Amino acid sequence: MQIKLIPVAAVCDPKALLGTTAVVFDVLRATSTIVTALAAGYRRVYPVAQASAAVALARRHGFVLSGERGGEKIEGFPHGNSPLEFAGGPGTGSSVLVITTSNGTGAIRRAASASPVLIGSLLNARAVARAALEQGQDISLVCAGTGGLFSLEDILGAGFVLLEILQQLNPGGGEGKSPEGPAMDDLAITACGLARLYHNDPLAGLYAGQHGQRLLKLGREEDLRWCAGLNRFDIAPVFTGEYITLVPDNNG
Ligand SMILES: O=C(O)[C@H](CS(=O)(=O)O)OP(=O)(O)O
Ligand SMILES: [Mg+2]
Repeated sequence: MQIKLIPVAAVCDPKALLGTTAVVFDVLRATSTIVTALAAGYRRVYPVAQASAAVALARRHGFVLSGERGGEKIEGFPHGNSPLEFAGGPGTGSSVLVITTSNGTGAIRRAASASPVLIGSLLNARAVARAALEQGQDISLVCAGTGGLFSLEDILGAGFVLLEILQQLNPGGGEGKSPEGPAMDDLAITACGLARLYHNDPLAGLYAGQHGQRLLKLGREEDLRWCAGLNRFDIAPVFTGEYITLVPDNNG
């Protein structure tokens, strides 16, 4: 098995993902928010790249609308991109969420040439590692990045999933000692090193990056604390090419 890490989804050639299982990371904050919403009871999440398309989709079906640009809620939208807005579940309203964000929602769509496409974060690192291994094929760790650039928190998320993969492949032994261990590219090896560095304090890892610092300045410390909750949820969401869900179906 080969594992490669794609550091910035926006410049990824979709052909590079063919025949692989993709795990997409936008730890701050899109994939953490999507994982939180599904764990809290939302049935589906539609990731939409353009804000106008998100508005149209939500209006047409009465879905819940959320969106962010530049770290702030989009004007006129009822919800932004904070996981804490969705941690309480859908309540009595629609259980379908439409979300558009600066980086993450486009990254998920860009990974659609892989099959399956899983949604990763620190919150579900163990579960998504297990689900990726179950596919029995090469794995692409697709990091959203921020504004077309490498973003530390996404590499950290990929690193935590990699540590789980190594542990699940070789539960009794040291990492990398299994003769059947995966072949990792240099970026994947680097991500493992970063995750080991912050293993006892994932929040410090989120504080370390530029985007984490930016969100702190925007008053989003509680979001960072939430997103640092390693293995809080035992779920592995799947992007069907249209929406993200825990249970793919054909029932509209
Ligand atoms: O909501 C976020 O944290 C970011 C916003 S930005 O990078 O500050 O523009 O969006 P995401 O798509 O979740 O990276
Ligand atoms: Mg991000």
